[in-house]
Amino acid sequence: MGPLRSVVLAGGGTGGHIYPLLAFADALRRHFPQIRITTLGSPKGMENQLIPAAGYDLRSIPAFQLPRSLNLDLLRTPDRMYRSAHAAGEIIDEVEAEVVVGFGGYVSVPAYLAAWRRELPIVIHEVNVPPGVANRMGMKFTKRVAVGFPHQLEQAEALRNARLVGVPLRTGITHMDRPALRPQALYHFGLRPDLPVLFVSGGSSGARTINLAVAAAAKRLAHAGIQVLHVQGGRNDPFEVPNDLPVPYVVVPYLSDMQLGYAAADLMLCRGGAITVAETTALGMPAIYVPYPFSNQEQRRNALPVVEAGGGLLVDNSELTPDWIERNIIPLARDRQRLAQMGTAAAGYGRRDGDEQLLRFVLEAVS
Ligand SMILES: CC(=O)N[C@H]1[C@@H](OP(=O)(O)OP(=O)(O)OC[C@H]2O[C@@H](n3ccc(=O)[nH]c3=O)[C@H](O)[C@@H]2O)O[C@H](CO)[C@@H](O)[C@@H]1O
Repeated sequence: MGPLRSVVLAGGGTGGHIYPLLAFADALRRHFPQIRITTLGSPKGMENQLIPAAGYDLRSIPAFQLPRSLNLDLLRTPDRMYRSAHAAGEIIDEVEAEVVVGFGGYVSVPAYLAAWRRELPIVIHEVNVPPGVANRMGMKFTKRVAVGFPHQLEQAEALRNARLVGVPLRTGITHMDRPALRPQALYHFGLRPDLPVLFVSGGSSGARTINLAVAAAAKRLAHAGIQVLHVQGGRNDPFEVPNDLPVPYVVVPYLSDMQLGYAAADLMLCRGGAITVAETTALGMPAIYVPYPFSNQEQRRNALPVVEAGGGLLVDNSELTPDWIERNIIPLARDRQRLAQMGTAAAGYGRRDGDEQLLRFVLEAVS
């Protein structure tokens, strides 16, 4: 077949749906420099900041609410869904899309519906177990489903026959030489080169429990000689950190250059969002995972295989206290040998070619 000329990518809500979409868009552009890439998003999601900043065309389609569980009546009845699908269809027609690739988030549903009506190939990329509601609806319209992780094939009936491609990750992360970037990253954040750095990030929206627990442990960490680089997260309230600490504790609201954070870090404390896990493992970053407790165990499932492989630790949200941090994180952050072993184990689980593998799958769909 000839080069791909026009593709619609749908996905939105939080970073977990948007960053893989952007990484995939970059892969499309690398292979097909003339390609037209159109992204579909919702009026209020984080895509409105992230996608234009990355230089891609974002079209907003009217919002509607998806129920938390799958309900096919939704596709038959409400006007709002049809309005959204109609808007998605007009965009698909206008750009003469050859394929629709969806990454989840409720905005994907009208895109799937409109593509199905036009008999266009649809490819779904799913990173969670259980799969998100939007993608489960999409699976009514296509069998071309790609997943990010091996455990998804075993743990979700709906994903049993999916293709394992990995997660498209930004090349700034997958091609990063961490040791080479480290001095620049430390300088950028005002961190010292002689002391370990704990990198704290609760995912794209931030995590209140993690933020408060680490901030409350600030003095103990500092007196143990551990520096902290703490990303508050896009949707979280500020928190207080004492300002007379003997070593740096740097708080940033959000990192658009996440690779700088990874480059500065010796150890990460994070949630278990799928893209975060894909990134820490691709980088061989030792991590302590604190899964978000209110989402069907999906984050625990993401982190467990890495932890079982020796690439990190798992702690319940309710157990993450300043005392736990003192007992577990302080000795670990100072133990270079153990960190190196954990990093090697994490890297053994990680993959860096999710963008290329998904592209191959999409090309099969359009051929
Ligand atoms: C609470 C919840 O339901 N979270 C879900 C959400 O997480 P969330 O949206 O937090 O997504 P992930 O943790 O999977 O990924 C976060 C992404 O944001 C990036 N980042 C984060 C902070 C920052 O300052 N800068 C930055 O670039 C990370 O590098 C990563 O690429 O989507 C994931 C993927 O569907 C799911 O697995 C998670 O369960």
